[in-house]
Amino acid sequence: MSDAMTPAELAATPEEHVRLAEGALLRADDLVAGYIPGVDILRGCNFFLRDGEIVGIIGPNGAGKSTLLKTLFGLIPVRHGDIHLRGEPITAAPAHVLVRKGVGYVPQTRNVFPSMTIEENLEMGSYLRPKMFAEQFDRVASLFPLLGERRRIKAGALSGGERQMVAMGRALMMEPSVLLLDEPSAGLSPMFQDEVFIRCKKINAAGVSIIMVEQNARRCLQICDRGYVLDQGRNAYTDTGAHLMNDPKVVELYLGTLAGSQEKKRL
Ligand SMILES: Nc1ncnc2c1ncn2[C@@H]1O[C@H](COP(=O)(O)OP(=O)(O)OP(=O)(O)O)[C@@H](O)[C@H]1O
Repeated sequence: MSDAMTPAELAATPEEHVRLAEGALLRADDLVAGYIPGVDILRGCNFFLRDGEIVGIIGPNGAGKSTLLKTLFGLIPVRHGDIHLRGEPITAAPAHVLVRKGVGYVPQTRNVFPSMTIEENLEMGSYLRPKMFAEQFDRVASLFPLLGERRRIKAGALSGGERQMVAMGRALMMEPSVLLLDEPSAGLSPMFQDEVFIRCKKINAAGVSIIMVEQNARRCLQICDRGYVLDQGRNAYTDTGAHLMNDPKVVELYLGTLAGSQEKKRL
């Protein structure tokens, strides 16, 4: 370990990860995964989420952020490394098993059934516990009142921001303890982006730990307890959201232009 390392670089080392990840709700150690044989996208990635946290994952395009979420949710086979949920190995567990164990996942695209009503979309989310539908629907509608008010509207008729609420609502129907969100603010107007981040805080306050991949890095770090910067399938930096936002290296390499262009768009 070099003395010149910043605290955020140091925390991203495998040694520090092992020390800090002790007792985590969800942890991934030295993950290697990819889509095409022989091509690794995650190349020794470390990650952990403590109970009650919101953790953001940021980094350049193609860094492997979405791939990390998909791997945590059992959609991509792990080539090397381990994943544990509450200390239990889940490295090879498929998505439907993870849903039963309390993990919810909201993909970035094609995350609603457009020809189904809001209510039917949410019903799909409770297919493992159909008898609980009414109770769970009311609970989710208390977080997203619009879903209750417009329950008979087809999802295809909704705006992008409203669809995102349906997708999140569906993932919440199984009362997950961990929610994986892939770029929840992508493609939304600034107003709806803010709405998404506020909703995430509310969901978290209701007891759900959240992992969020985001292009809107600065806004993400504002609401996160901790963040990871991924680069080329590896951890580059990790720290609290506030520290990462003010780390000169992180700002220069990952937030400068991205944040500038996001802020210009908002004006
Ligand atoms: N289904 C797939 N098949 C093959 N390669 C893929 C697939 N999905 C993603 N990749 C490749 O994996 C790499 C990482 O993609 P990933 O979507 O994880 O990046 P990301 O950090 O989420 O970036 P972005 O912010 O652009 O979504 C990219 O090179 C991408 O082309």
